[in-house]
Amino acid sequence: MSDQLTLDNISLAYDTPDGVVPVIQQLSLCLEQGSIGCLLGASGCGKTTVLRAIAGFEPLRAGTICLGDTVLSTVGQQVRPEHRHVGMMFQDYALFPHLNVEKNIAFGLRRWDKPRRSRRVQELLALTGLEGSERRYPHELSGGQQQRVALARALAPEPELLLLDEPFSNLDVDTRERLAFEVRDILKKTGHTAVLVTHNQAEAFAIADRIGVMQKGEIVQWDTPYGLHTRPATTFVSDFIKREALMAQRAQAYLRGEAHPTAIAVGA
Ligand SMILES: Nc1ncnc2c1ncn2[C@@H]1O[C@H](COP(=O)(O)OP(=O)(O)OP(=O)(O)O)[C@@H](O)[C@H]1O
Repeated sequence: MSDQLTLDNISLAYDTPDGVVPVIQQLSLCLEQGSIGCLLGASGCGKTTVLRAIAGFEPLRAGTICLGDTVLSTVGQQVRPEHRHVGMMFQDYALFPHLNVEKNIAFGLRRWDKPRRSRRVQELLALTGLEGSERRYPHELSGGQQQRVALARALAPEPELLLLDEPFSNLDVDTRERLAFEVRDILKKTGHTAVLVTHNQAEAFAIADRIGVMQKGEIVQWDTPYGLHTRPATTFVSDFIKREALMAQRAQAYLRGEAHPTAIAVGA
């Protein structure tokens, strides 16, 4: 399969009153067409900055970002965000509160003729299990339903790449895991290539084909979920994976009434 998304030695930095602050140093990754990649790491390691660069909101200080054969970003040159064929989905849903479900989904299709637009909206309602909710408004929906509308809206214009920034973090734990699996199924059905960023390991493992574990602006290992578990490249990766598994076990033990609450904080 061909590589759809390629980040080749990209570096990113922010201009601040104290000078230029480097955030990402020479980061590379390749994602095959139809694959779901995930950047996983602690808060502040630079996940969102990479996602924003792919979307076209952050200029590169070095390197290149390509989608298929198209160069999206290189130093001093950028395809504008609206011309990238990239869809986005965020944790806060970002739905338009004054538009019903149908109109939210159709928002990016204003230039399509009406019959084509209606067909596409019906397809997406079916794909995301939202049939019957066309006339409802965002405030009448659960968090999980709102996130499905956000996914349908992001997929509606048939983007070549979908970017998901902590899309499930506003949901309760059960909904989050269920929706992560559902979103994976939907993306596999449509064949979309996608990049997710999260600090939540369960979410990353539920949805991704490839995971990049990040530490201080670098990907320390870019591998399958199985590879990360069985062949962690560094002690940082193995500790990171083990610590999250331990935390999940402790949280479940606590919920079953078997552990003291302070035990959950250990290893955080
Ligand atoms: N506009 C900005 N100006 C200056 N520094 C910034 C800006 N945006 C982010 N940073 C800094 O860049 C670093 C990486 O931030 P980024 O948001 O990419 O991390 P993250 O891994 O996505 O974190 P989180 O999971 O908390 O969202 C952080 O140290 C952050 O403080």
